[in-house]
Amino acid sequence: MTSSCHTQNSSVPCVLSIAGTDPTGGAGTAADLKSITAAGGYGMAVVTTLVAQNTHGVRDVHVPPTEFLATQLTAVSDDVTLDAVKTGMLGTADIIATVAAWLDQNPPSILVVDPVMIATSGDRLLQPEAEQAMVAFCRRATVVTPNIDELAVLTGQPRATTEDEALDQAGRWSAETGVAVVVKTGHLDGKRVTNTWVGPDGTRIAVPSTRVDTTSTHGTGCSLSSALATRLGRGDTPEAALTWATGWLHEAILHGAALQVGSGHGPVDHAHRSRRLQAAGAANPWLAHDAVPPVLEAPQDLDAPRDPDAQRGRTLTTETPADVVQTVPSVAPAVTPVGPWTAALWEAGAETTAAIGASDFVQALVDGSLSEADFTFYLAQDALYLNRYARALAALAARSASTESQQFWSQASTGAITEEADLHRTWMATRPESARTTASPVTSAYTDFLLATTLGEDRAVGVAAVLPCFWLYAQVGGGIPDVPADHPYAAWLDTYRDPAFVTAVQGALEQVELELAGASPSVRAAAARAYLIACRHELEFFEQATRLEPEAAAPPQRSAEAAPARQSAGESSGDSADRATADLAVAAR
Ligand SMILES: Nc1ncnc2c1ncn2[C@@H]1O[C@H](COP(=O)(O)OP(=O)(O)O)[C@@H](O)[C@H]1O
Ligand SMILES: Cc1ncc(COP(=O)(O)OP(=O)(O)O)c(N)n1
Repeated sequence: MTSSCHTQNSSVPCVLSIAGTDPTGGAGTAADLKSITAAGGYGMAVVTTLVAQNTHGVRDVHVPPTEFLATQLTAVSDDVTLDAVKTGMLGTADIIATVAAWLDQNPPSILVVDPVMIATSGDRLLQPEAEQAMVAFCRRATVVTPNIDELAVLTGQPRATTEDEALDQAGRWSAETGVAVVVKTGHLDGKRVTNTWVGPDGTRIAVPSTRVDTTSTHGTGCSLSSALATRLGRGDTPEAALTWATGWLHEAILHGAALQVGSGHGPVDHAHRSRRLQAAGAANPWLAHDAVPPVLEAPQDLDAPRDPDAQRGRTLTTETPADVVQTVPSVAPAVTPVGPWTAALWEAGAETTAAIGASDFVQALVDGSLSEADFTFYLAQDALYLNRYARALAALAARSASTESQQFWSQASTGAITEEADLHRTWMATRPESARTTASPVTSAYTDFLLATTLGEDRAVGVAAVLPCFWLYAQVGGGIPDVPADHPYAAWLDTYRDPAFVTAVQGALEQVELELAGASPSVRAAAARAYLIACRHELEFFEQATRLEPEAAAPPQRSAEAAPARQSAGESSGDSADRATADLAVAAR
């Protein structure tokens, strides 16, 4: 009698990894458990082989008796209902036969097979005489995740040298076996790495990502297949599951080197996403109460050395991931300050400005690898933001002390609404669902802050609060030397590099310089605080698309009775896997 390993209706799928070990934690069961956890599952592991390895390669492999493997497997299945199973290193024909026999008795609704054969280090992880047993084993899967070399063995074809060749090989094999294939181009050259779900009916779902120039790729295949199994086990469609797994792994690879684990091919940072989200959810105030002195008599007071606590208060909160804080160099302004007060503001906000430039979102926007879905979300929020920003600028126009200031803020307000209309006319018009979006918590917090400040605080405070939107966008736009014509977001980037926009930024800087020069010392301090808070709102605004969770999938369907019912008398596990594949193929369409 099996029972669920979690509460009823929980959307936490129970996922079993059947794989070898890596004592340095980058590959095998260790990587699988970290990936399953990161993907939102409850991870379990049955060990096939004990591998003495590190980031330089494999030293030795110990294979425990297969009787013990069988005992481990039944210990799990006698007690726990599984939502997905992932297999990794199986090592020998005997192990493959033992796992296959267990699967016959306990067919899972999702079986992801990573046909591990040879590690990137060149070490063999599957005995040569077991290759054909692995090829046959793959036919049981819902989906297999071979690298380019493993795909060649699987299909009996020469190693593919292009993505198209690999897709053709996978397509033919999938049509013949009824098993889906994820074609991974990590082992090919090219600026992009694409994972493509190839279904038996010819379905192709391509999920591209930018190739990261790093040696921290140990265990990427294990991690991708475990995350995929978890998202499928959770009820995601193949497209949603592969998109999530690819995006999450990309972030993990990007930040793997910062872990500094080992001196060879290091592991990926499986937990980077969860640490980033944890930092984003921290309730710490963004500024310490003494980050800005209570009065600013002169511009240098803003930059004067303060006690260490106050200095800490100006960092991006102590919970910000260490590698974000440590790798931000101070940046030269793309639009130079127009006087001592704006120069002091730039210095005071330098850390946040640098963090914006270094953020994964802005980097992906600038290099063009940002997914269309994330850009569309960002743009829809930007349109909502601009509508309210225009009102804040109009409030400043209404409160202006001179005709020149009134003209400047009125024109800026009109410009913001025109920009919003342009966004709707172009990108969003072809994506009607984005026009139905409402303001996110981040967008609302920012615009509420701007409206409250421009309407309710001293005018100088309001003027300082609206400055980052001008200045920091010019910074992002001006940070790119050239935008190639085929860049997917060229139109957006060009807007913020446009000389007319740079002139508007200079106008805003002049207004801030004027207001701060004429304000009282305590109002100047409040203005500096407002500027720094608005800089932080800008960072949050950019980053918010990287915190989007796809819509929750249906909780996995399972019950104590469900497991045996999956294999009725006489039904082969192959049939069961075919049905699961067919279900997935339907979901993919
Ligand atoms: N340098 C890289 N940059 C970005 N993504 C990568 C990189 N290397 C691997 N990946 C990701 O890891 C996945 C698995 O890597 P790959 O090297 O193709 O397989 P394996 O680890 O099984 O040999 C790829 O499909 C891709 O999503
Ligand atoms: C125990 C164990 N299983 C699998 C691998 C290979 O890992 P993989 O994810 O295919 O990535 P590389 O390390 O080969 O890049 C392993 N090393 N150990």
